[in-house]
Amino acid sequence: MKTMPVTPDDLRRSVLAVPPLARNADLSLNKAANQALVKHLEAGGVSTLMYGGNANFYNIGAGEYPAVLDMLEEITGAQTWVIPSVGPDFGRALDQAKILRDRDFPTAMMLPLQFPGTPEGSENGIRRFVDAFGKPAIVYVKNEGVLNPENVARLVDDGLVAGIKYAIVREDPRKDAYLEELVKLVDRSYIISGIGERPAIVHLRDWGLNGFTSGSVCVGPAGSMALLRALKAKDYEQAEKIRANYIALEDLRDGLSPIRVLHEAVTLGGIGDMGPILPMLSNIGAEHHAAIQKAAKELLAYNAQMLAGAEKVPA
Ligand SMILES: N[C@@H](CC=O)C(=O)O
Repeated sequence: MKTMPVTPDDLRRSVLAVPPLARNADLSLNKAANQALVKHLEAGGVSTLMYGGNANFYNIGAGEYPAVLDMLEEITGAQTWVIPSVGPDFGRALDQAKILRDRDFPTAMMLPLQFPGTPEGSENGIRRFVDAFGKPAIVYVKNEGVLNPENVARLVDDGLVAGIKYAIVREDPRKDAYLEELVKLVDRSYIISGIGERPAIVHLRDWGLNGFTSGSVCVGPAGSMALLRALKAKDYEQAEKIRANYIALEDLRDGLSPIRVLHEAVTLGGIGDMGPILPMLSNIGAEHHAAIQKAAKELLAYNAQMLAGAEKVPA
C-alpha cells in the first residue's frame, strides 16, 4: 500500500475509485468480496481507492474502524493507495484520528457534515482533525454552505490539505460560481472532480481540475482509466466516446440513488457480493434489479473489450 506523502501527481495518476463495502448478512465485513472488488479494480489499472460515501463510511463507528482499516491494508496491492474517510461528525473524526495516526495511510478524507454545522466550524474541525492525525487531509466539498471557498483556501494555505474532492452537482457544470471562486483562491492541482464520469470532461478540460473520482469505475475500471488517459492527452473526442459507455449506469444511479445502485451493480454484475448496506442506508428494491443488472453487464462487457485492447486509447 502506498504510504508516501501525497503529491498532485498522485491525484492524477489513477482515477480515484470510490468503492462500496461488502458485508455479510450479520453486517460483519466480507473480506473475500471486498478483495474480489479490489482485484477487479487493480486488474483494470486503478491504483487509488477512496473509501467514503459509496462504502457508507458515514455510518461506520470508531469501534469498527480499526477492523475496517486492517482489512483494507490486507486486501490491497503494494502499489495501491488507499484513502479512508473520517467523520462526518467532529467527535468521531477525532476518535478516528487517534486510530489513524499510528498507521501508514498518507491521508484521510474528512466527510462533510451537513447538519448541524457552519463553515467556520467545519474549517476548525478539519484543522483539529489534521492536528490530531499528523498528516494533511482530503477536503470534501459536496454542498454549498458547509465550507466556503475562503475556508478551503485558508486550510490549503496553512498546509493542511492533500487534495480537494469537488462534488457540487450542477445542471450545467460549465456554470459554477463556487468553483469559479475556488480556482481563484486555490491552485487547481489540489482539486479533483468528485462526481464520476458525467462531469469529468468539463471539469478537467474547462476548469483544469487535476483528476476525477468515480463509483462506476468499480464496474468498468479499464474504461474509466482510458477516459482519464484521453483527458490527460486532451483527446476529447475519444473521451466522449468512452464516457458514453457509462451513461446508462450513471443515469440509473442519478435517477434512483447513486450509492445504492452502485452497491447492487457490483453484486448483480457478478464482481463480488456486496451484501447488505449498513444502516442508515438500505439496499435498493428488487424491482430495480433487472435494469441495474443490464447496465452493469453492458459496462462489464465494455470493460472486457477494453482489457482485450479492442479500442485504441492514448497510452
Ligand atoms: N460520487 C461519485 C464519485 C465518488 O465519490 C460516484 O459515486 O460516482
